[in-house]
Amino acid sequence: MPAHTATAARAIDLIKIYGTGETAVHALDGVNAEFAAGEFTAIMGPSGSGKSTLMHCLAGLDTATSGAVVLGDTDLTDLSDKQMTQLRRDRIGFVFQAFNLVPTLTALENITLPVDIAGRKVDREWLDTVVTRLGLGDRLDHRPGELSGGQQQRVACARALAGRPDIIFGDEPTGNLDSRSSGEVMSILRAAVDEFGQTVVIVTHDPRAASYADRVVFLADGRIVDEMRDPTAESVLDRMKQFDAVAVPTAK
Ligand SMILES: Nc1ncnc2c1ncn2[C@@H]1O[C@H](COP(=O)(O)OP(=O)(O)OP(=O)(O)O)[C@@H](O)[C@H]1O
Repeated sequence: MPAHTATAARAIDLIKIYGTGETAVHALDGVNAEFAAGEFTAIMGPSGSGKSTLMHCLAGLDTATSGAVVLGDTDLTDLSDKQMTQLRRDRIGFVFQAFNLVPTLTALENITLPVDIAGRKVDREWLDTVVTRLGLGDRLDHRPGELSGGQQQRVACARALAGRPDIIFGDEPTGNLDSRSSGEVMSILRAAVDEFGQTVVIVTHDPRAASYADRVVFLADGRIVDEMRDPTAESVLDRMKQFDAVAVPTAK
């Protein structure tokens, strides 16, 4: 069995402040976190707790005010804009809430687009494996508008997997889906970890979605306040209720 000790991504003393002076918002207030390779992590927390900010910093879509993000052995702080673009293209896969597929391209063209843009050759065997595993074989000629939301998100998962990235980030990947399609998409991300050895980190509000992860990291007010291994929907929901209970007395 492969060792799960390698770290795919690391946040070190990460601080992100939006704005200045009186109106400054401390979106991340000193986050330290490690995401092990070959593991599936869900980031949860109340609205405004900094989940998206953390994910965007980890994925090189945003830069922190201070602290560092290290992907594998690469410190993102050291990279130029051009190197950052390359890193995102070559080493990171994304699955967004709004699918973000190109409407004029077929499912297959969408899936291979990042690899095509990178000027790399599509690994047909790997592509067949992914497409078959995701049940998209008979949908490859369809445009996104001809697919259901769940099918579109499966195409987005295939696109994220096609380039065999070091890490896949999902920002509310089930946020626009009904519970059945959510289950399908989460099963796919789970399989990406179990069968393909992928590393997956998602942000989610949904305890059922989080229950597919190996680990849940809880954020509140820009800090990591708790984490849970082998979560169930019930245990995650319980933990979230505790946060709400703590938050209520301080709310004005
Ligand atoms: N571009 C921005 N400019 C100013 N403040 C911002 C900006 N982006 C986020 N914030 C603030 O930073 C804090 C954290 O936001 P973030 O979107 O990371 O939270 P979140 O946990 O993902 O929230 P949600 O669950 O509602 O998506 C919030 O107070 C938010 O208002």
